[in-house]
Amino acid sequence: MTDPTTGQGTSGPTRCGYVALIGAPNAGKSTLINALVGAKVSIVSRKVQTTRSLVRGIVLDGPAQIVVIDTPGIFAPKRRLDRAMVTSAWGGAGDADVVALLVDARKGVDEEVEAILAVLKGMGRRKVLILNKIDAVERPRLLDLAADLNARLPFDETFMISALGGDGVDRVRTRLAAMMPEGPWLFPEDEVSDVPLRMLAAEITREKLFERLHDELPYQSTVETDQWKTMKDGSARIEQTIFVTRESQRKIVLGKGGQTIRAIGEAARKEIAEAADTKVHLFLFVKVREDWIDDPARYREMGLEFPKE
Ligand SMILES: Nc1nc2c(ncn2[C@@H]2O[C@H](COP(=O)(O)OP(=O)(O)OP(=O)(O)O)[C@@H](O)[C@H]2O)c(=O)[nH]1
Repeated sequence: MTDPTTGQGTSGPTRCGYVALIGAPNAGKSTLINALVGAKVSIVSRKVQTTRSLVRGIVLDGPAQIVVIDTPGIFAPKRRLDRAMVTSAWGGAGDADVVALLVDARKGVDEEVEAILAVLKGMGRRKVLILNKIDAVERPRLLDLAADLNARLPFDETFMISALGGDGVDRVRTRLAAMMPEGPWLFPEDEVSDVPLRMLAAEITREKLFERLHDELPYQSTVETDQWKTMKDGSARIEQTIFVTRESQRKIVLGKGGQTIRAIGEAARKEIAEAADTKVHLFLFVKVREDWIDDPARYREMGLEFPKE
């Protein structure tokens, strides 16, 4: 049997494995995962450091299932939450079959990329280099960058892509599929992401919050889905809480006469309904929790380890 989309045989042994996608903030990890999976699983934003938890996209290619681990950008962690994110990112890379380094070709090699290369050197995994945003870079510069990076650390393969436009994404999918070890699939065929819908819904609301309030809100604000009830008519009644750290921030989120929160809720409701494929009634609450950044329960909710100090 031949899969019409890939031209590959779907009989024969199945393959399955993990790919850890590593890159500096804004390199385009979320965009690439979405392009590989073909469905919205990870939040894309112009704000750096929006990806807090490990979000896995499950990519199918012929007989192969590729579980992609989206990692937060690697950066010098100072605060507790930042350290938890970084530990979680590298933890995932250590278990993966292939580590894929995504580099923003526009930016080239900066301190961030150098720091990642230093850690990758000591990692006994197969490594691939993916140069992203080639739509925004001249060819010669691209080739120089590929040569420079391979001189610093020899990669098993180098790809040049535009995650946004889709150029080169199919080849990345096919090659990664071939690199996966033989074995049974870990996830059911129709599952594009193992992120529970509740968590995805919280991420969508957080995205709308950031889109609306830009720099007025520190990124410490977080969203949790408290309740998800399926009603008799099949619609979902969802309650979410937006946590902020100060009363002044709560006022900003609510807006004059509740205007801001209503607009955020409306935008989030539409997108959650699309993701859940059902009608959604969304209820948003805003709470001040000064100490959430030091509360282990909030970290567990985001799938992160709570660092001891
Ligand atoms: N021109 C161009 N822009 C891109 C491409 N891929 C991603 N971007 C843009 O780069 C920005 C960052 O993309 P994200 O996918 O959010 O980056 P990320 O690495 O997941 O970022 P964090 O989650 O913050 O770590 C967004 O504005 C994207 O639209 C590309 O191929 N070309």
